[in-house]
Amino acid sequence: MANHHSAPTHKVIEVVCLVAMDQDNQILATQRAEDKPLGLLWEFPGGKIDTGESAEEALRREIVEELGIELGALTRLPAVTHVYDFGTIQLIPFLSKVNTRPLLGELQAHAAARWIALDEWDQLQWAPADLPIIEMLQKSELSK
Ligand SMILES: Nc1nc2c([nH]c(=O)n2[C@@H]2O[C@H](COP(=O)(O)OP(=O)(O)OP(=O)(O)O)[C@@H](O)[C@H]2O)c(=O)[nH]1
Repeated sequence: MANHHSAPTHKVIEVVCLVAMDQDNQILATQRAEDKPLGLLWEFPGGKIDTGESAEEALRREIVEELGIELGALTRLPAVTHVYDFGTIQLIPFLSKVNTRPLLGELQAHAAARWIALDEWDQLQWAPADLPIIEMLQKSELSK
């Protein structure tokens, strides 16, 4: 019998990302470097979980590497799974609410960074996996 729900044969890549939100509910968006997969699309900063790391450890490491900042308290949000032609990713967002925007170091992995209002998300071209996260944030009490 045909199984229309069979799992992808390739491994799911676990990726963590940061939703930094300031007091005005603006969020930090970063633009992927041109030479990377999904180059120049906007995303939440973060990256793949390394072997032996927890999701939160991975995110704290990535954010120091990419933006030069140490994160405070983090709230894990529901993950989204997205199938790209190069593989399937599980994207695990963490929320960091900040009273003042952190001063970013020199960007190590991105072409640009911007704070944007949630209702202005469509001014940027996002990595497709991020759209359900943005939708969730817009519906959520987090942004009220
Ligand atoms: N960091 C991050 N990656 C995302 C997001 N959305 C999304 O589809 N991805 C995808 O998740 C994968 C992990 O991305 P990455 O390139 O940032 O991971 P990394 O820093 O560990 O990469 P590396 O393998 O170049 O060292 C990429 O395929 C990327 O396109 C997002 O919001 N943040």
